[in-house]
Parts: sequence; structure tokens; C-alpha cells
Amino acid sequence: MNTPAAVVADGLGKRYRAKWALHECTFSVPAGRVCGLVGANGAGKTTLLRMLAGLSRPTAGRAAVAGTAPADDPAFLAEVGFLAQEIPLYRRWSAEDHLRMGAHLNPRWDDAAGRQRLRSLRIPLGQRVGTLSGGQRAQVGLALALAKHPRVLLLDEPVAALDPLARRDFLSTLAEAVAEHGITVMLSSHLVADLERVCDHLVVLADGRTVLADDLDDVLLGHRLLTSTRRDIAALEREHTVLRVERTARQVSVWVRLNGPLHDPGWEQSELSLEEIMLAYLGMSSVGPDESVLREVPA
Ligand SMILES: Nc1ncnc2c1ncn2[C@@H]1O[C@H](COP(=O)(O)OP(=O)(O)OP(=O)(O)O)[C@@H](O)[C@H]1O
Repeated sequence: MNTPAAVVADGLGKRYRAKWALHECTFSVPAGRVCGLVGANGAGKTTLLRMLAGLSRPTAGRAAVAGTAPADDPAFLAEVGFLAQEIPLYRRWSAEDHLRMGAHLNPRWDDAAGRQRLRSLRIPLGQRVGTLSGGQRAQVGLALALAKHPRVLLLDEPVAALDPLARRDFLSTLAEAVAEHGITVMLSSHLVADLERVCDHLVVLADGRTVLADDLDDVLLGHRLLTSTRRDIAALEREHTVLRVERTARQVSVWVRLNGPLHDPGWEQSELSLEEIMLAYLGMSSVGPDESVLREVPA
């Protein structure tokens, strides 16, 4: 049985003046998944998340989040939690003040869970959030977003500025909430090890386009490093998606997404880690592998 999609982008695009920040972006995230959103700086992650959160209108295409088109209206905003990169909190207010405002504004507010989450992390509820550490502020932002009981939670690089311990705490809180409430999460990050820990689905953007959208297990199964003494990769390119090529005098190495079985026994196959797969995608443009760039990568 197919799980219904909680987040859908269909030809979604955003143009700023002449430049497309996001172009023909198409993917769907099944309900209950934690989806990592990956892309180089400027790939369009924030642009995408802001459109999904109803904070910015698409120039082209359509999106559906929790079954509806994102919009800046109370019914939609009740279903969706969004934590922006800069953790938007009132610096002069305490966590307690934010909790009270949340209870006032949100119909499904779970005040007890929000407080419990912050107390268990020993975050002082009465202290101005401007005087909390970056990690504590991120946890306050997450606790507030979760207390809304959203069906979909969108997080824009929430752990980027946190130390490893604070990142672990943040991601544990997130994983517990997902297990408890079955919410769908879309989380942008450059930290592949973190994504591997919490995500079971991936969307990768390059130059504002979707270059990969799949379950994490299928991503790991479907990518291989192929090596051979031959030089010609034309036959390989006809059947599979070549991400990266490195040539030495004696050997060619090809990072590939397999679109079916590999028939040619002349290639030696080895598995790729998620980090290696992501690096291959981040190094390619949306139109194909760039060997001149790839040659700079040490073997
Ligand atoms: N308000 C804006 N006006 C003009 N251009 C914009 C605007 N917002 C984003 N862009 C451009 O759109 C592109 C995508 O930006 P975006 O912030 O979505 O990337 P990102 O993947 O989130 O990057 P990062 O990893 O650095 O946060 C960039 O080229 C950026 O300069």
C-alpha cells in the first residue's frame, strides 16, 4: 500500500528578477517520513522551504503540504511548523512568554509537552531567550514548533550553528517527536552524518533543480562506484546516470546512479557511503557531470 504524500512539489519554481532560485522542482515525501533536504550553498533550499511554509508564493508550478496548497492563512499555518535558519524568537521574551503566546495563537497547542521538553533539557523558562546559548535557542524554537502539533514540520538548517552535543540533543528531541506523533519532517542540512542519523528520505537540489528524491535505503542501494581499465563510458551513460568521472592514465572511476542491473562485467563495483553520494551530487551541475571540476578532487 502506498503511503499518502505529506509534501508534494510539482514543477515548483521561484524566480527573482531574471534568475530562477528554484526551477521545475518535483518530488513527493510520504507521510511520516523525515526527509533530508541537501544542496550546495545557493541551491534553493531556503527558497523551497519558504514556499512550502506558505511564506513565499511560487512563480511556477504548485505545492501541497498536509494536503493543501501553502498559504498565509490560519487554517494552513495550524498544520505546519516552520523553523527558519535564524531561529526567529523575540530576544527580550522568555521561553515562558513564547509558550503563553503559542497557547493563545494555536488551537492544538500542547503546553505541557512544550514545558516538559524544555525542562528536561534544563532550559530556564524565565530567562530572556536573547541571553540563552545558540543551542538552547534552537531547542526553544523546536519545542515551540512541536507544541503546535503540526502535521508537517519544516526545518531550515536548524543545527548548523550547534556543537555536536547540542546537535545530538536537538536531533534526539526531533526523533522522539516523530516517533510519538508520526509527523512528517523536512530538514535542510549540510551535515550528512546528522541526516543519516535521523532521515529516511532525501531530496537533493543542484542549481535550483531536483536531482534526487528517494528513500534513503534506495539511495544507498542504487549508487555505486565503478572502476575499469577502459576509457569509454558512453555505453554506461546510455543506461545509467553518471554523476562524476575521474580518469587516470590506467583507470577510469565513475560515480553512478544505477537505473537497472549493470550488465557489463567489465566494471568493478563498490558501494558508496551517503557522504560520497552527496559529494558526487553537490559536485555536478543539474545538466550532468563536470569532469574538469571532478579532476580536482583527490582520489
Ligand atoms: N530575496 C531574494 N532576492 C533575490 N535572490 C534571492 C533571494 N532569495 C534567494 N535568492 C537567490 O536564490 C538562490 C537560492 O537561494 P537559497 O537561499 O534558497 O539557497 P540555499 O540552498 O538555502 O543556500 P544556503 O545553503 O547558502 O542557505 C541564490 O542564488 C540566492 O542568491
